Amino acid sequence: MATSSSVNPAIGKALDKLGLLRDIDLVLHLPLRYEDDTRIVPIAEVRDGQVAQIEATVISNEVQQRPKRQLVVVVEDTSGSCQLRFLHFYPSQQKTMAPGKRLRIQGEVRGGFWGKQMVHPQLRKVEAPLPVALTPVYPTSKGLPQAYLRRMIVMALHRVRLRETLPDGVWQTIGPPPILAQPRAQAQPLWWPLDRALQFLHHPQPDVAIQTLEDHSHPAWQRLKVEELLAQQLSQWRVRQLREQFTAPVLKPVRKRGELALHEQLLGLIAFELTKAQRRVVTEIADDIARDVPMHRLLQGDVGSGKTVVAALAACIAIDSGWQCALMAPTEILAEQHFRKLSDWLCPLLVARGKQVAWLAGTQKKKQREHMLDMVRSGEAALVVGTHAVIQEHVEFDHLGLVIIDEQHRFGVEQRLSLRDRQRSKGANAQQASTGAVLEPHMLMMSATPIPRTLAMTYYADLSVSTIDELPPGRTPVVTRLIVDSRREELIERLKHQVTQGRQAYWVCPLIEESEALDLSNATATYEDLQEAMPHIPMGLLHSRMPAAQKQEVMARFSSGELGILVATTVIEVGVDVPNASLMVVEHAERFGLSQLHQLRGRVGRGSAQSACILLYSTGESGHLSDTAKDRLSAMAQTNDGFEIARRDLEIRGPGEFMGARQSGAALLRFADLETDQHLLEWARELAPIMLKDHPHLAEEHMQRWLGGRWDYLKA
Ligand SMILES: Nc1ncnc2c1ncn2[C@@H]1O[C@H](COP(=O)(O)OP(=O)(O)OP(=O)(O)O)[C@@H](O)[C@H]1O
Repeated sequence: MATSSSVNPAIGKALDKLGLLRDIDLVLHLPLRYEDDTRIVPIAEVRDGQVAQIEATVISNEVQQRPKRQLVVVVEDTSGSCQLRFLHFYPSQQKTMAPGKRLRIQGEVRGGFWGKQMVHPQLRKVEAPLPVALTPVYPTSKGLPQAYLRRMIVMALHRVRLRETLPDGVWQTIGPPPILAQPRAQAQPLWWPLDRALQFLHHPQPDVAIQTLEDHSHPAWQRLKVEELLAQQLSQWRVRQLREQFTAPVLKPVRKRGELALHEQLLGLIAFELTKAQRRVVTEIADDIARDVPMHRLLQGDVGSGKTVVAALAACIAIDSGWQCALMAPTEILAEQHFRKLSDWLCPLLVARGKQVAWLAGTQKKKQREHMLDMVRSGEAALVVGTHAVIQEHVEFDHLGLVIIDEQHRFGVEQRLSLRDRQRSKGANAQQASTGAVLEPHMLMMSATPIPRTLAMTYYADLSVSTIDELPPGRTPVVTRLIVDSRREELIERLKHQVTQGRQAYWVCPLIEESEALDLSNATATYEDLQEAMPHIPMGLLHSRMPAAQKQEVMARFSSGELGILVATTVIEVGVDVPNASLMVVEHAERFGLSQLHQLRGRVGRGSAQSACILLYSTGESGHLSDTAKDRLSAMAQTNDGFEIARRDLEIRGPGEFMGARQSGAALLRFADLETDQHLLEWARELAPIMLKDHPHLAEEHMQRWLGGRWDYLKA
């Protein structure tokens, strides 16, 4: 039933906004809390702040003018009296509440100077039978009155047919849901049939421990959470299955006799040995792309763990198999850095095979861009590195086999999807012509923001994950210090000393222009101040509004060691790699997010020198830090481990914010909580693929029930 079509426009709008389009949506719209109208409470027993229902007789009824025109009614039962106040009222209400009338009254009771009082209580007929269940209070929206919504839900509950979608006998296969392993807190069955659980949650019996409903620990709630998590896992697995129906090019180098494969040549060229973790993830990727099923893999590794060389090796395998590879980064600085590094490594090897590395960025000169585009089109460019420019409409690949996206979470779900769809058709071109098959390129996404396991399971269930959980040898952990801004001068003196000894430092500021409202230091002013304080130290300034060429020049001078200090905004946050830089000062550290601070800190400690990160914080006018700022800064001081940081970040911010608005799928879980319901999530994760394989109709029905119109979100 399209509920919103038969109701007035304001209500229809509110229903749309709440996503209540079908009967089942209404049935799955569960109460926030409950009111107990099942009993009458004597006035004397009502506590301050309690929402209670009383039955009393009107003693007096008068319109007072002070402090504002209002109707004041005094009622009384055998235990005490209570005053009712109405700031807006109709003359008819005065009649309803004429002295001597007996009323049933419900509202929040406050104890004031004049004794007990209710403002705008609800009035009911005394003859009406008392409800037998608690009264639900639903989340609602402007234009949709609570009472109306309640009625709609009651009707929907009547109409809807709630068939169980969990396959019979499933417990024999994967074991019972972990709800059953919990201690039995009450004399209730632990596993509830779905329809009973829903009926109960809308209209629970008054003898229930209300706390277990409000904290969602009641078995009926647990049942609902299992259902929700299962729907989410099913949809993720389905996306994976759909993807696996596409065919991808088999990327497996054919080694000629006596010749090393390209990736082997690269390994011989780089100055270091791969870590065990790097070797493992390279194998995982190589195994994946050697299949004709499109890879969809997330490569995660802490800052500085050495993801770039892994990407380069994957690119080598693709190129060696006769396919092009594209690598995209979210900022020009990062893309440029990848371009330089990959060109250094690969150009000498590629030139011998008549191939090139191409560069594509928005700020490129037209002539250079045309030249690059030609190389990409003709296939001469075996590797294409760049920013978003790589996915522009006019970029035509000859035979794209592998797409690598760095810092994929910065691109956002929609962009990532459109990118893949576009690549899907692009990658198809060449091969389609010869074989008739639609080929989709393999995708490797890299991230230096490790995703905690629960989140990865929930939001990336359709991704395979490779983790570099080891740093290259010889790194000394970065020492982190928190220093209050009033000790700035002292810090500058120490910095001056260190830089004179040959060390290099970053000084990071939050904004580039003076903002009166926020009173943040700006990079330009800080640059000038620091220059004044340390006139003999060569210094550079880097911010996002500088022309690209200038940015590149400053970065190059810092990389070569010519500049001692680089004052920058967060443009250096991801991926910047200058191993000699060993000092990092973050100004107004209290304003940065935890992951961002960890990323910034990751810019140092990339060489063998002992590195330090100074988090300079300011307590502002209040003289103290907010609790969350305190939590973030102390987490930074306590650990260098990116996974632990990610876990704390999740704890401080909650999953929605952690993933950011860009990960719109985050809004999908309404009832389950990733922290407390991890055991249920794991069960659902195990069940989902079995259900899709053995009970596809039930799986479909289950997803329809839960996701309905929101299915679009999941086409990740
Ligand atoms: N196995 C290794 N042994 C020694 N040094 C390595 C090794 N792997 C990578 N490196 C070096 O470590 C530094 C960091 O590597 P890389 O830039 O690839 O890290 P990353 O994982 O991309 O980090 P970030 O996310 O911070 O950019 C580079 O200078 C790289 O050359």
